[in-house]
Amino acid sequence: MTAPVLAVQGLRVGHAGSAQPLIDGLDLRLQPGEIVALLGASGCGKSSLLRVLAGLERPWAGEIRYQGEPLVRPHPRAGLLFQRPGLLPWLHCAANVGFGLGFKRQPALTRAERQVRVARALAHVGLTDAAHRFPAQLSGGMAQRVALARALAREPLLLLADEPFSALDAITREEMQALLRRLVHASNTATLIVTHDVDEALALADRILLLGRPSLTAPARLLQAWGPKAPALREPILQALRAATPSTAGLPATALT
Ligand SMILES: Nc1ncnc2c1ncn2[C@@H]1O[C@H](COP(=O)(O)OP(=O)(O)OP(=O)(O)O)[C@@H](O)[C@H]1O
Repeated sequence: MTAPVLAVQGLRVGHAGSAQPLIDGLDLRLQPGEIVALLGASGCGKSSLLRVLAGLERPWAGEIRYQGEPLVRPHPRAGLLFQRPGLLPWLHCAANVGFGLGFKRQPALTRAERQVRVARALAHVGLTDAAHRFPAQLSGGMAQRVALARALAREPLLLLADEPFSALDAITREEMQALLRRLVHASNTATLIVTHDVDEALALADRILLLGRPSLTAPARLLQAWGPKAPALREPILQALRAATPSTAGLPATALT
């Protein structure tokens, strides 16, 4: 078996000012080219976990290693993808994709190498012809493809995606799922994708993990894992997700109508 791209052990994640961690005792390994979907009830700490794995925030305890090396700051070869594309409106698509490639701590690239990376990434997402369009001239799906190109232009070892397609219409979402799966498998990029959507997890992932709290007062941990994916898993996964979702019985009636 190859060495994991990401190895997480005994991870504890929480926010300043909280007495209790959100997540505790998390162990996780991602192999090159593997797509892992992380499902979990709203508020159980999925986005907080992703920020910690990206090196944007420090864990309370535990160890995160990228290719065996401890993570101490945002890793230059970690790509990030969020629900909102986060493009800079004053830069055209090519400049958005290339943004940051020349920053300190990025692998040293000449200007020509950066241009090749940008052109290749735009071609991979089918946006060569839109290279000089500005974000305001793009549809939501195109903007998210630019964000994907920006992440892939870094040739990431690990792609961390937080509900990247949840704001897109159903057809565009399906196209983006297929595109992401094709590109990360072709580039052997390990991918961790946070999603609420069991169908998305089934469409995309090689392995599906359920994060949740074992009881209402306990921090979240990995409750269950499935893999390899199969359509027959939909019902068992939905049941496990429902069981890990705190009851809505306490919500005011208006919120339920
Ligand atoms: N910067 C922060 N400081 C303090 N608390 C935070 C911060 N960010 C998130 N939280 C809290 O941490 C908890 C988990 O939030 P997080 O967004 O990680 O959960 P999630 O599982 O991704 O939720 P959702 O699926 O609804 O997006 C929430 O109660 C949230 O209010």
